[in-house]
Amino acid sequence: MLYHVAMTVNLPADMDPAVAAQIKAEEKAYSQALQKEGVWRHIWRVSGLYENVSIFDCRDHEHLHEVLMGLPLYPYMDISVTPLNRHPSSIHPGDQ
Ligand SMILES: O=C(O)C[C@H]1C=CC(=O)O1
Repeated sequence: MLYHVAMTVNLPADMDPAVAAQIKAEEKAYSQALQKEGVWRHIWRVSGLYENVSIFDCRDHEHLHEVLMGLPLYPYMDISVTPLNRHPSSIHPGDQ
């Protein structure tokens, strides 16, 4: 199942920069491992914002929930999820 996920990161302004750097490094490794597995299909930066738009390919809602709850930046994120169906006009057979 495909999901459109928008994530906005709100790190506290007074967070120790070394702690922030560590969490961001953990987040990058977590994200890249999921991209290699094909679970995190796309990630795009929203221009000018500390926000991304992503497409996840998960088995079901529970799987997506586990993936999102495992994000190292999860405690500092606002996340919105939109489940996606294949569009009948799509010419891309992989869009499912
Ligand atoms: O930078 C972000 O958008 C937040 C997060 C998502 C993946 C990653 O590496 O960081």
